[in-house]
Amino acid sequence: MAISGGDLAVVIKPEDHPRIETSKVGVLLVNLGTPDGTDKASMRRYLKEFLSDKRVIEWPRAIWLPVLYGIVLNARPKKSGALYAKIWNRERNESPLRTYTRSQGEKLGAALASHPEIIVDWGMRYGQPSIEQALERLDNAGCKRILMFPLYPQYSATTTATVNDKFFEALIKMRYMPATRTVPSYQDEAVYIDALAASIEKHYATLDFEPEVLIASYHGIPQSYFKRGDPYPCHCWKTTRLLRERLGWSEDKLITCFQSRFGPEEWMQPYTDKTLEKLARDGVKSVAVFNPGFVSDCLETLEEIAGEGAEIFRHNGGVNFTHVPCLNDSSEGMKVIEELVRRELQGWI
Ligand SMILES: C=CC1=C(C)c2cc3[nH]c(cc4nc(cc5[nH]c(cc1n2)c(C)c5CCC(=O)O)C(CCC(=O)O)=C4C)c(C)c3C=C
Ligand SMILES: [Fe+2]
Ligand SMILES: [Fe+2]
Repeated sequence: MAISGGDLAVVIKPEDHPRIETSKVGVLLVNLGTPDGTDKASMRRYLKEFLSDKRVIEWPRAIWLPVLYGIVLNARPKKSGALYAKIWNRERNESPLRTYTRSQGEKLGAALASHPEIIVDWGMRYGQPSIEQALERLDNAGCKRILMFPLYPQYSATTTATVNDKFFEALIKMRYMPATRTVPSYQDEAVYIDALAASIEKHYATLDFEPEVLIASYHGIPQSYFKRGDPYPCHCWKTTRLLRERLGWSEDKLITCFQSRFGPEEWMQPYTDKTLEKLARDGVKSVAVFNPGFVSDCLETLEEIAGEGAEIFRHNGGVNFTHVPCLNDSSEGMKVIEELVRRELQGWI
């Protein structure tokens, strides 16, 4: 092709720009993030990036930054590092969230192997591998179309939107930008509700007791975020309702709670820890907790629920506690990811 303009006459041969000629399609899975290690320096680096995000902490900077640098980043790295150490994947020297996200990427790649034009990669909103690094790999591989999947079933500005922000921020720096799509939240998709139901039924079949109550425990957000328009709690309530209908259970057998409070504000309620305490005190002896909002088991499910939650329940008189694992890279979980990806890729493959 010859381009001429004024004294400029350039000849571009296709082999000079191989990326122009490819029709590769990238699929990028993104989850929240992970520290590189449980040591204080790694934890501080991770928490600093995470808690500097204006989508996560909406307080005015003039108030928040002195608190972040003066208090949180001094006290929390050691405390959080000790919690991460309890759940760390020592074989791979990484957090479970990174292990599961990698596996989801590999399994999705295998499931889409009949489409050699698709390249699957994965990254994290905070920490490594970053979205920018993953995007660079896909770009180098010649992907001129990229589907980015924020791995959160329920939309929140604190999660889905900030992943989208980071993705588009990385695109800003590209001269030859790919076409892009993002996967929407899927709180009410049949494939997701079916997968949750199947994983509960599968887990219950392994128990030697019948839980009287199942708590669907979602990560919380401050009430003020909800009041200002974040639809996240509505998405959580809808997931629980659909699951209840799918299982044919009563309102008191499957309840919604919110966990992982942070800071002094009121968060969405009822709180999971307080509910476990109350159920035990009211005489409930057997309880199950699961985390439909977490695609992969992580600190918040393995340590806060399976560890601390079990302890709270037993300490207050409860007897049987079980944590239903997240969908992770199970066949049910991969079916959800694969179906949504295939649907969003329509017209591209
Ligand atoms: C104001 C603070 C926070 C908001 C809002 C928030 C929302 C939110 N988070 C998740 C999912 C995860 N959060 C995780 C860890 C985590 N979350 C916060 C704070 C807020 N989250 C902190 C400070 C931490 C770090 C851990 C700690 O120090 O206690 C994780 C686990 C990551 C892991 O590697 O295991 C997940 C996942 C959602 C879904 C959400 C709102 C919808
Ligand atoms: Fe969080
Ligand atoms: Fe927590």
